Amino acid sequence: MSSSSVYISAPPPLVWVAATVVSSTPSSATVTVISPHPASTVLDDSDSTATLLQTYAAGTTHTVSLASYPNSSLPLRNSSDDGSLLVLPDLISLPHLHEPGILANLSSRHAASQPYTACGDIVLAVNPYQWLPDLYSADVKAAVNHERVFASPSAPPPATPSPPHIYATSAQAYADLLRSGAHQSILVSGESGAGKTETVKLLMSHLAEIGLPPAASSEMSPVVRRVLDSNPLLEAFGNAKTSRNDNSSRFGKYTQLQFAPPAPGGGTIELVGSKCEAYLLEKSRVAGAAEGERVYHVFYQLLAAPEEVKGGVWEELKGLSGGDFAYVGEEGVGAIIEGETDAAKFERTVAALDTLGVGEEARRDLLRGICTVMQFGNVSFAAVDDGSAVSAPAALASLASLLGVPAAPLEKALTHRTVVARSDKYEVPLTMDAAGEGRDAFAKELYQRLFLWLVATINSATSAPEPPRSAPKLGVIGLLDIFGFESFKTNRFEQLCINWCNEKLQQKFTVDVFRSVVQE
Ligand SMILES: Nc1ncnc2c1ncn2[C@@H]1O[C@H](COP(=O)(O)OP(=O)(O)OP(=O)(O)O)[C@@H](O)[C@H]1O
Repeated sequence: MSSSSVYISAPPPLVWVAATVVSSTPSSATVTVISPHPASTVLDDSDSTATLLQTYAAGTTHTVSLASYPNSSLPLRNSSDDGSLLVLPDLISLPHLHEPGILANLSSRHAASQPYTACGDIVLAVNPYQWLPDLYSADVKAAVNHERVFASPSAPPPATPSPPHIYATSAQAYADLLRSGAHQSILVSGESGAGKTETVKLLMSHLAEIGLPPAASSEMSPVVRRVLDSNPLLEAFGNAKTSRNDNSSRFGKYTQLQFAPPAPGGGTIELVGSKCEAYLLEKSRVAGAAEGERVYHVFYQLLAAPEEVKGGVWEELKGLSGGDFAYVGEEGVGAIIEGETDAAKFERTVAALDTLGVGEEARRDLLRGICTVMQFGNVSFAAVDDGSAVSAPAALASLASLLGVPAAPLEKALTHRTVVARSDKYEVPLTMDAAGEGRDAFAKELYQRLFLWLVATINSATSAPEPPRSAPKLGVIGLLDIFGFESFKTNRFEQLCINWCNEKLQQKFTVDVFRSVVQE
C-alpha cells in the first residue's frame, strides 16, 4: 500500500480525509494528510470541527489501525495521472467506487457549480442553494432535447454528450413515452432540504415545453399555466418553514402529467393536463410549530394581506397578527421565505387561485376556513367540578360565528364526548386537557379537509378529460415528490410515517436496481 493515495476516516463532522500512505504493516498504516480536499470540507463552524481540522491539517502524519476498514485496507483515492483528484461526470466510470470516492467526486463537482452527476441512468443532485441560470438555459434544454428526443435512435452518439442533468431524466421519460406509449415515472428522493420540490418543478416545466415548437414555448398555454400555477398554491397550503428547510413540503405529492396521444405519423406529444394525489399531510403542524419553525405558510400570508382584504374575509381579522392566534404566534411573522415576503406570496396565492378558476366567493370561503382553524386555537378551557368549560367566551363566540353555529352547543361539543351504549347515548364531560386535545383534533381535521378540497379543485381545473374508449389513451409521466427523511429534536408520529415511507421507497429502488442488473 506504500505511497498510494487513500482516505482515512476521522470522527464526524470531518468524515473522510485524503492522505498518502507513507508505510504500512498488515494491521496499520502511517499516512500523511493531503490538503485541501473536498471530502474533508468543514461541515460546521463549531470548536470541535476547528480542533479536528487542526489535527488533520495538511502534512500531518497519522498512524491508523486497519481493523475498522472493510477488508482491512484503506479506501483508495481516485487519482489522475498527475496525482490530482480524478473527477468524472458519471460515478460508474470511477475506478474506485466507495463512500469517500463518491463524496469527493460529488463535492468537487458541486464546488465547480456542477450540481448534477450521473450514476448510470440516475441523476444525483447536490443542492446548489443558489440559482445557476446557465444551468437551466434554453440552450441546455435544446441540447438535451435534441440528444434524447429528436435525434434519430439510429444516429451515432454525439462526440461530446451533454453533461449530467435532471433535464436528461425528463427528456428520456418523454422520449420513452413518445416512442413506446408506456407510462413513465420519475422518483425524486432525498433528505429534507435536498431540493426535491425544486427539482420536480424544473422537471415539470421542462416536460411541459418539450413538445412545443421553439417559438411557442415563450408563450405559455392556459393548460401549462394552470399546471405550473398549482405548485405555488399547494406550497402555500402544504409547505412550512422547518429547522431544515424554509419551504419544506409537509405532504407527499404524486403528480401525473397527462400528454395527448401522438398524432398519426409521430412528431411530439403535448401536455394537456395534470392530476395530483396528496399523501400524509402533517396535521400536527396546524396546531403550532416547534421553536424556530412555522405553521403552514398560508396562515402568515393571510395575516400579511392588506387590511381591507382581511376584513373582506372576516371582519374581526382586521388589525390582527400572528401573536393574536395561539396556533400561529409572533415567531415567524415577517420571515422572508425564498426571497419573498408573506404579503407578496399572498398575492401569488390569490393569483394562482384565480388561474385555477377559484372564484371570489369560493376564495373567501377557503380563507374563512383558515380563519376558523386559527380561531379554534384561541378557545381555551378551565377545569370545573365535573369536567371542563370554555374560559374564553369571546373567542368561542367568534369561532361560533365563523362556523355559523350557536355558541352553546359548540361549547357542549368541545367539552363533552358522546358515548353510545346499545340504544342509549350519554354525554361524558371531558377533562380540561382532553377538551384541548379534542379542539386541536377538530382544527387539524378541518384544515386537512380544506387542503383536500383545494387538491380536488386544482385537479378539476387541470385534469384533461379522458378520451372516449375507442380513442388512444392519454400518456402519463408521474413525478413523485415526497417529504425527505428527517430527524428533529422531537420526532412525532409524522416523522415515523415519513421516514418509514422513505425507507420503503429506498428499498423498492434497491430491489429494482438489483433486478435490472440481474436481468442484464
Ligand atoms: N436547483 C436548485 N437551484 C437553486 N436552489 C435550489 C435548487 N434546489 C433547491 N434549492 C434551494 O433549496 C431549498 C430547499 O429545496 P426543496 O424545498 O426543493 O427541498 P426538499 O428536498 O423538497 O425538502 P423537503 O423534503 O423539506 O420538502 C429551496 O427552497 C431552494 O432555496
